[in-house]
Amino acid sequence: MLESKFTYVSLESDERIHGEYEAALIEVEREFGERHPIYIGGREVTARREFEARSPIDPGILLGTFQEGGEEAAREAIAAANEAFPDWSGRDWQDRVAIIRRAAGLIEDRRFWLAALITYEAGKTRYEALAEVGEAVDMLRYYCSIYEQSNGYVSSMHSPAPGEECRSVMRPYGAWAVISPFNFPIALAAGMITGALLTGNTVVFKPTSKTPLSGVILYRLFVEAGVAPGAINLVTGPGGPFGEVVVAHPDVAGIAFTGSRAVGEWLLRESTAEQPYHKPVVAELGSKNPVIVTASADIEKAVEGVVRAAYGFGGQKCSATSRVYVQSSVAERFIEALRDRVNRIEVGDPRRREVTYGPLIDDDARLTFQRAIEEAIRDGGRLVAGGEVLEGGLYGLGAYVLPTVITGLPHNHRLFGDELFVPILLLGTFESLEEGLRLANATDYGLTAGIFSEDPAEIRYFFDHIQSGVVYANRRGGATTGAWPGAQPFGGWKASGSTGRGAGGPYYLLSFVREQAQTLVTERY
Ligand SMILES: NC(=O)c1ccc[n+]([C@@H]2O[C@H](COP(=O)([O-])OP(=O)(O)OC[C@H]3O[C@@H](n4cnc5c(N)ncnc54)[C@H](O)[C@@H]3O)[C@@H](O)[C@H]2O)c1
Ligand SMILES: N[C@@H](CCC=O)C(=O)O
Repeated sequence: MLESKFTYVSLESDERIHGEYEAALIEVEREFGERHPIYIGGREVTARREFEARSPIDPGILLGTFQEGGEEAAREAIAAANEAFPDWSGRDWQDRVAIIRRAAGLIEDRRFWLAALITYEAGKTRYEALAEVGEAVDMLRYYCSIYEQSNGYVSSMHSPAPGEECRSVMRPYGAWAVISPFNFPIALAAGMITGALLTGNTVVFKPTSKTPLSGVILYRLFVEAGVAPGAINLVTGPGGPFGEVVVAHPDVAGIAFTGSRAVGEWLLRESTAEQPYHKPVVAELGSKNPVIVTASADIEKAVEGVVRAAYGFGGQKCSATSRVYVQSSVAERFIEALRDRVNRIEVGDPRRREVTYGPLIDDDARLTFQRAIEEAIRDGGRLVAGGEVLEGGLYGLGAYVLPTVITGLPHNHRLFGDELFVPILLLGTFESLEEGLRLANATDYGLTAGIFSEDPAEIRYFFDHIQSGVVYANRRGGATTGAWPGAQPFGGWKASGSTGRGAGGPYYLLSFVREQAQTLVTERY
C-alpha cells in the first residue's frame, strides 16, 4: 500500500509508484489487439461494422477492435436495461452499496494496470493517470458513504394529522443512458455509472470511441463486482445514432452526459422536444476557465499553479486554465517568469517519467491548435512561448505540440471565448480587481476559476463575485484543476452544467432520483 493518497495536486510522488507503474505498462499490452463485443443483457453482441482504436502516443499501437453499435444496438440495450430495472431497483439499497464498494476495491487493486491503460489510450502521464484512478476509487466510495448517511434516501416525516405516518422516499427513474468523454475515461464514466446504479437505476453505457477500451474494462469491472447483467449494458460506437435514439426513446428515463457544450446542449434540446414529457438530463459540459493574478500575488506560486492547470494533460481538461488576467503593474514580471517556466516543460512520450505531458488525443486536436495559432497571429496576438507542432521521430507519429502562451489579443477575441481543449493559454491584463472579475465572468461558461493574491479582502471579493462552480485561491498544485470527490464538488454554472449540483459532492446522487411522499393512514382513523 502507498502511504499517501496520490491526487492531481500531489507535488511529490512516492518513489514506489514508478516500478509498479512501469511493470503495468508492459502487462497491459497483453490486453491490446483483441476484438471486443457490445454487451446487452449480459450477451455478447456483434454489429455489422467495427472500428479500431489506436494509441495517441503512436497510432501504430492497435488497442483493439470494437463494435460500431448503431440505433438497433441502442434500442436493444434500452430494452435490456428496462427489463433489469424492477429487480435492480427492488434490491435492498445496502446490497447496491456493497456492490459499488466492491467495484471501488477492484479499481483500487488494479490501479497501476488501469493507469497504464489510460496512458496508452488517452496519452496521460503516470501522475495524471494514477490520480484519475484514485479519483474514481474515492468517487465511488464517497457516493456510497453519502447514500448510507442519507439512509438510502428514506426519511421519516412529521405526522400532519392523527394517524398519518409519512415518509419521504427518493426513488430511481428507470433506464439511463450514460455517455462519457475521452479525457477521464475511467473516473468520469465510473462516476456517472455509479450515480445511476447506486440509486437503483439501470444503465446503457456508451463510452467515447476515442477511448473505448477503458469503457469495456469498466463494464467488466462493474459486472465482476456484482452488477446484474442487464442492469449495466455497454454499447460502443459513434455518438450520433446513439444520441438520436436516446433523446426520443420513451423507455429512456434519463441521460447522464459529460462532454462538449455542443453535444450536451443538443441532448438537452432534443430530449425536451422529442420525449413525451420532461426527462432528467445531467449534463457536465465544457468551459473557458480564468485565473486572476493580482499585484499582491506570490508570482512564483501563481506561475506554478497556472502552468500545472493550463498544461496538465495538454490542456485537455474541462477544468484547464485557458485565460489568465494579470494586474498591469506585475504583468511584465509574471510574463517573464511564466515564459521561463513554460520553456522548461517537457513534451513527449507520456510513458517516460520525466515527461510533463504527452500527445493530444488526435489529429483534429492538432488542427484546432494550429488554426488557433494562425488566427491569433493574424489578429495581432504575440507568442510568449510555444506555438509549434513538433515533428520528427515519435513526434511525427502523434499530435505533439508545444505549450503555448499568447498575449496581445483584444479581450473580446474569439480565442478568449471558445473552449479549444489544447495547451493554449491566453493572457490579458487589468487595472482594478473589479475589471479583472468583469473580464473573467465575460463568458457563457462557468466551471472553474482561480485567483492568486496575498490580500484576504481581494480573495473574498473574488469568491463573492466570480461566476463559477469550483473556485480556488492560491493553489500551487493547480490553479483551476484537480477537484477531488468529497472535497471539491465539481459542477458547472451557466453553460458548463445543467443541474447546479457537483459530481463528487453531497447532492450529486439527487439528480438520479425523484421524491415520493408516502402517507399511510393507520386503521383506527
Ligand atoms: N464539466 C465536466 O465535468 C467535464 C469533464 C470532462 C470533460 N468535459 C468536456 O468534454 C469535452 C471533451 O470531451 P469529448 O471531446 O469526448 O466530448 P464530446 O462531446 O465530443 O464527446 C463526448 C461523448 O459524447 C458522444 N457523442 C457525440 N455526439 C453525440 C450525439 N449526437 N449524441 C450523443 N452522444 C454523442 C461521444 O461519442 C462521446 O462519448 C470538453 O468540452 C470538456 O470540457 C466536461
Ligand atoms: N477532477 C478533475 C476533472 C476534470 C474534468 O475534465 C479536475 O478537477 O481537474
